[in-house]
Amino acid sequence: MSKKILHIDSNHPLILKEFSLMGYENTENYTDSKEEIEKIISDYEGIILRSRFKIDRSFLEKASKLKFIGRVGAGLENIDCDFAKSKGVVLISAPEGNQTAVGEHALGMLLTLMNKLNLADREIRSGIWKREENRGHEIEGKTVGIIGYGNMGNAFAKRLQGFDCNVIFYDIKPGLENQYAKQVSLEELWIKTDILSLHTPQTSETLNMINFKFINQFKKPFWLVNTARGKSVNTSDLVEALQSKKILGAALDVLEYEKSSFENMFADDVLPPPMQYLMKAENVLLSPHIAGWTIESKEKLARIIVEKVRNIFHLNIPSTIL
Ligand SMILES: O=C(O)[C@H](O)COP(=O)(O)O
Repeated sequence: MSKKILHIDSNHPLILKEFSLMGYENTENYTDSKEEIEKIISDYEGIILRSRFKIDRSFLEKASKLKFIGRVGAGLENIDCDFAKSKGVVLISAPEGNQTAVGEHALGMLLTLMNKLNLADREIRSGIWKREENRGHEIEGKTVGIIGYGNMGNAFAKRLQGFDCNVIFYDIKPGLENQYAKQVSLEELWIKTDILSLHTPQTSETLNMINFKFINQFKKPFWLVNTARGKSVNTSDLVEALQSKKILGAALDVLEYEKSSFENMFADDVLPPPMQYLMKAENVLLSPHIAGWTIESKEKLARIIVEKVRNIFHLNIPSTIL
């Protein structure tokens, strides 16, 4: 009898092809109804998903045959990982699959922000030709401070080689220093940073991390890049720091309030005031949570999930990473 996998999000087609070559029976169900998925999950050994649904305790209690969860992406905040592990369910994610995309996107946003390219482009299209006002800043000679030095932080630091800047990072885990960046204390990061880039997962420690108190620890005004998680930044405090020029500009791929929170996020009466400010501010660059979403990463993510399932369940090679 073939093993059954339930796919609840659409991914690169190779994922279906490769799993069926391994002898799995694939079911695709991309419904918006979590209840519908909960009703059928007890039939499946594997579930393949992204971040749409919360895989919480009550969901996992219904998943009586579940052996693995394949998260086609990096973040695991939608999954009750501790409970899954206690049930013997193997968690498989693929941060290696979108680290290049995130590293390149963070760098692209930083260069765009520091050189005011988004603003200059908008101006030219409306017939405005400003040169002096659109003088940019260089990365050369600046100190880039990274918080979170996993796959994404590393990918960003690697891409900064060649810019002749100083790259430092803070991470709660010791011993992560490598050829791309120097590990420092938070205090040293606060003193030296000119450009702050966040690469932390969403956890209770990183929730609301960039708030008024934290921002005021920095000794110099700085640019902020966030391609990690929106809820790590307190939007009201960010707005205040932008207004007081403590933060020189912000490039945000992720927002505290993302589209999923609103019927129509472009209507002013729906958005909270700090978000309305960000939407209009000239020194703010926004993208819709696409840092990890390239054509290439879509394929890499799918391939990595398949490889990990093959290693763990078919070749008995223990997985070193989730
Ligand atoms: O965690 C990730 O990999 C990214 O945030 C993208 O996740 P998504 O594809 O589930 O939106």
